[in-house]
Amino acid sequence: MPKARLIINPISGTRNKAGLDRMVLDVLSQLGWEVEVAYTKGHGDATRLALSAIEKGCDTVIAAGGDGTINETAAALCGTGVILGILPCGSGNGLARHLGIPVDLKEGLKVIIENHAMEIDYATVNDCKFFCTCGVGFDAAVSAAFAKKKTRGKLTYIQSTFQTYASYEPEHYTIMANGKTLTEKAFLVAVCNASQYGNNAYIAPSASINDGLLDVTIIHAGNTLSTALVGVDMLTGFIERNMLIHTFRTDNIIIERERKGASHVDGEPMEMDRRLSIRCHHNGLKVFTPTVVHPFRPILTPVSAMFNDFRIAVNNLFQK
Ligand SMILES: Nc1ncnc2c1ncn2[C@@H]1O[C@H](COP(=O)(O)OP(=O)(O)OP(=O)(O)O)[C@@H](O)[C@H]1O
Repeated sequence: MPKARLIINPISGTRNKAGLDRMVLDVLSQLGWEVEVAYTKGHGDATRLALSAIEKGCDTVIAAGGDGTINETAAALCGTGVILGILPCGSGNGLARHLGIPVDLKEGLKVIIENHAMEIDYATVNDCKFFCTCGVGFDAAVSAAFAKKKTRGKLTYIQSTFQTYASYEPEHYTIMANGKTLTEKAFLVAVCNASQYGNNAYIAPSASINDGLLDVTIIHAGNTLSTALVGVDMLTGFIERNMLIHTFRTDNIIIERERKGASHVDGEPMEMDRRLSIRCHHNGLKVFTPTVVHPFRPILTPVSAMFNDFRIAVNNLFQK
């Protein structure tokens, strides 16, 4: 009989989570699963709850939250063979979206029931694990601004992005990878295991999550208009063609900046050393994924994801 722990972050995203525990328990117990539910109370709790689930002999840990909750849960599961289930309840849900896990929770639960587990890569930045993206520069500044807000969700991300953009100054970085060294002033440097930050913002649309490689996207410093156009290309899936972009793949990279400071790890802001050492760990995590995932197509994939989000937002509005 499958034994699982469901970890719910009650403050993630904007979705009402009342009844989520009951819905999951009803469906999985009917199928013979033994499931217990735990709620996070603050930062780091999901890791502690996942570690104790492993000690109790769970073969699956289901995380209901955003990328921060998924990160904390998955960090405990790497290399254990215990399978991660994802119920996307966050503000961005970058990893779930990359994996094709529906943001609709009933549909997301169906993915877990299908019992199709896949091995995916994860990465470390100075010993801190990440599964989706990590970065320095503008994206780290947006994460820090978002974390200070009293509200969560997509609209708060948009507000944080515009507010940060108004006063942001690009910095100098030295980037070492694949035997080459680049030194430049950049708007941001993103190191991506998955294709998007979340909310269908495709920073590395061609990224594969199980190729043993990280996709690095450097956005050069440009003027106000050219940088704003990068944002448009990111949302439509054409970022790789943008003139301000330099991309490459590597399994390890060192980024040095002028001083220690802000970075983000799966969207969570973090103060880090001036030198970031980032490495990919091939197939280190098992996760339930859909059996069929449609390949990424510029415009088509972002537009259909946007309509889907709108449909779910309207449904959730009526459920509240
Ligand atoms: N009960 C709680 N109260 C306050 N913070 C919590 C609680 N439980 C967990 N947290 C913290 O909430 C933060 C945000 O969670 P999470 O990233 O899952 O949601 P989100 O930011 O809304 O979504 P996304 O990361 O997809 O944008 C995490 O840093 C987590 O440690």
